Amino acid sequence: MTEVVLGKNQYGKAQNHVVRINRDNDRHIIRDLVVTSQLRGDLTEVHTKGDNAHCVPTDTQKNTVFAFAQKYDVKSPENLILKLSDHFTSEFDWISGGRWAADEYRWDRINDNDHCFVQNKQEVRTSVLVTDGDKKTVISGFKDLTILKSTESGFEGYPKDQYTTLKETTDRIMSTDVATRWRYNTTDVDFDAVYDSVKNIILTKFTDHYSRALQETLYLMGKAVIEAHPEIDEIKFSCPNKHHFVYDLSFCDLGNNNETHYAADRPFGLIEATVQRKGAAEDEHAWMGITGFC
Ligand SMILES: O=c1[nH]c(=O)c2[nH]c(=O)[nH]c2[nH]1
Repeated sequence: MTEVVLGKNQYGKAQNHVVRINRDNDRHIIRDLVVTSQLRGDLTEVHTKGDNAHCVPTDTQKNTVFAFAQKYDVKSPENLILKLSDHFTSEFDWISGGRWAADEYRWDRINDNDHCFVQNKQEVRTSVLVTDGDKKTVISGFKDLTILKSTESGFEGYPKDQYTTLKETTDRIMSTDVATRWRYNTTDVDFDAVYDSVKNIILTKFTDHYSRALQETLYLMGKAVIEAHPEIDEIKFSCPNKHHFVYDLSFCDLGNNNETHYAADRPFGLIEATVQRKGAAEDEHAWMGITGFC
């Protein structure tokens, strides 16, 4: 007789798109979030017996997301998901934890107008909270921050074999779409302020050195973040190396001194790395559910 048991599980409503306008003053504030709520706990009989007594509907989870955005405002994505976690784990005894994620789409004011905005395509802010009993782990980050340096980047000294055609260079374009996530070791954080600081450190680091490889630049970015922020133990990056090839224009007798490039969309290098505070505890459980490297 084959025995079967239920393994790890979680469930909820994905991608609730909440646009919250704070109208406390004439100068409105917009926060635009896509929030996923998933519950974990004693849910065995929901799966194995068709007994829904413990099955807080995904519809209720959706309503709670919108209700909390209204009730508590959106101080930061992390504050909202921390509130959701506290609510579900205290309201329902059999819910011992869960996973909540909020991606934030950013808006800029049009001409400093009080209530008209243009979507800022710079980056999408991400946040994930994993609750396990009393332990709460917040992982924040962003994706799709496209940056480029038109010099101060090279690639040399790599091994060569019969398949190597790449020429060494000390002057090339380096460009990437930064995706990064960092793990906090506390929830006692001014999340908006740290977010702005981490983004600023990453951007500033990108500008301040000659890059010998994208790997070196990612490591320097991560190191600077960990050094500046004791509340962060770990940061991960997943960054495409978006190749820009100097276009050979000799066919029409034109020179090209690293000026005109062909920007290839694929294939691209994919450089991924974690930078950690030495000696800090790892937390594999918190990273579970994040698709891809980060
Ligand atoms: O910054 C780089 N890292 C690499 O690993 C690599 N490989 C490659 O072909 N070009 C580059 N550039």
